Amino acid sequence: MTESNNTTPRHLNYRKAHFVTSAPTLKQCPPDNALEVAFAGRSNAGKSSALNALTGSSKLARTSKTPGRTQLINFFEIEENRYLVDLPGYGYAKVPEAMKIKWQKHLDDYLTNRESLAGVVLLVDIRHPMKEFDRMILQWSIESHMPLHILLTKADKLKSGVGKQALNKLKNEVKEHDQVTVQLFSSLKKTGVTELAHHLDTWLGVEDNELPDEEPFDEEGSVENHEEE
Ligand SMILES: Nc1nc2c(ncn2[C@@H]2O[C@H](COP(=O)(O)OP(=O)(O)OP(=O)(O)O)[C@@H](O)[C@H]2O)c(=O)[nH]1
Ligand SMILES: [Mg+2]
Repeated sequence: MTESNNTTPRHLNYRKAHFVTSAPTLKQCPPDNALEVAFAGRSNAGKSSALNALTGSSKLARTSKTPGRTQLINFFEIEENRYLVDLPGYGYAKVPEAMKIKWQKHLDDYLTNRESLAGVVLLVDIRHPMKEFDRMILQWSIESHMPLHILLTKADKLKSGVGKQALNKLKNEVKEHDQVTVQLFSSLKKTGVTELAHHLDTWLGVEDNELPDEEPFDEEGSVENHEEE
């Protein structure tokens, strides 16, 4: 048994995560009085795969070889008032410009205004670290003091020494910012899953009295079904 107190977060059972809803905009997200961690990153960075690796389910979040698969904000409930959120990928070249601008707006809206957001996991392909949008998220985290945990994903694609070099380089770059952390990750090899779970526990495994106050919820906002393949 784990005890929860202010210094030791309890462990959440990420295997219990199940899909709850998909929201196209912030207004249609579930009530804003819980704690949630959002997975952000460029299209194809491996967000959905990482959620599946964490939860031990190959089907929880839809993954695809076609970038741009996740176009809605998908909510997965781990337990009451604790959520994981799969955000739409950004930067997919083949998406029409107007749609990109629309997604970006919804994403900005969610990141800026969501009270329930306890932290962001930023997924970056280890072979193409820190492109423009990744840097925007990093900068936003620094300015807003939002905790950010960066996963260098697809670490299996590089030799271990090269992967560690990439890790150390990024760690060095963010070392002055206490709320920014970095780790290696591979959904394929399940590398870094436990480290990620422990990190999420520090954000989500806190007392219920740290939940945000309930915000008025737009009951009109209809919620779409989990997007289909
Ligand atoms: N080798 C390897 N491939 C991976 C890994 N993680 C994801 N992939 C592959 O990368 C592709 C994209 O993965 P997704 O998890 O769908 O990526 P995403 O970030 O959710 O993409 P969008 O929903 O388009 O934003 C898929 O073909 C995955 O199989 C990994 O750790 N190692
Ligand atoms: Mg996805």
